[in-house]
Amino acid sequence: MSTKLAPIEAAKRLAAYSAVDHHVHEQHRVIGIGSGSTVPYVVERIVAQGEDVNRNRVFIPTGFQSKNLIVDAGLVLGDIEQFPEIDVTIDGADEVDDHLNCIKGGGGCQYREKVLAEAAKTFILVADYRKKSPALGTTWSHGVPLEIVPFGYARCLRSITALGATRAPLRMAGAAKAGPVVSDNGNFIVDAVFPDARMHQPAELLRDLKALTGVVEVGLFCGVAKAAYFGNEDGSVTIRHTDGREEEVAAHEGDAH
Ligand SMILES: O=C(CO)[C@H](O)[C@H](O)COP(=O)(O)O
Repeated sequence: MSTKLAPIEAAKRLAAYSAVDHHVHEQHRVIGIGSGSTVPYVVERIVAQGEDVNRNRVFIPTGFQSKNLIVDAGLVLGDIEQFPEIDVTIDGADEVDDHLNCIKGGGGCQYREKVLAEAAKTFILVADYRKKSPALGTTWSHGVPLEIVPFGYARCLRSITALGATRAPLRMAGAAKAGPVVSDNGNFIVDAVFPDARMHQPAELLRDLKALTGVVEVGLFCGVAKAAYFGNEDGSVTIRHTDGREEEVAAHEGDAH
């Protein structure tokens, strides 16, 4: 029997379980594990597939958090340099639009997340219903997370503003540490807020941001995901496909809800 969770947690678990059931098959040997608070449920469901199947697999993390998840679950840890081709990567998202463009990087891991998304034959998003949106910038108002090189950051912030950002602050660490958040790659994170007109053309905005000196990666993922799984409050899961088609599946008896 599954543990009773708060509604949002239950929705995350539903999405994660359903995505694993649909996309992590026995023959898959190299699996990418994303970051955030939904991904632990992905790992939980993969572990439930059993030791026999998992001992023949290797798991590639998107950062410090997912590395620990893999190790703590007793799964085999691998490195993207050893396994530059991944069968399937499952990751969370901060907002997903009708075409499966998404904002990622709420946890500051967008560079490694994008590497693992692009390395995967199949890249799947998992989230609760709050992340589902018609257009980027609608439900996620914190801006586009960017990873930038510390050297010359003030110059880089000006360039971001010149592209139309209304705000582009460095993400600060808060009470736990004085100063900026530093990514797993030793870089700074910027949360750049753009007007709707720019957010509604995410591929164009991504291209313009990537062209700036100092920008390592942009938390806009366009045309990468194959499907997005959203856990709903009523215990169902909405699966959104690249062509905008949506289907609803009920949670299985005794599953995540
Ligand atoms: O992109 C990410 C981290 O960089 C996360 O996947 C994203 O923030 C979603 O996290 P959560 O599952 O906690 O909502």
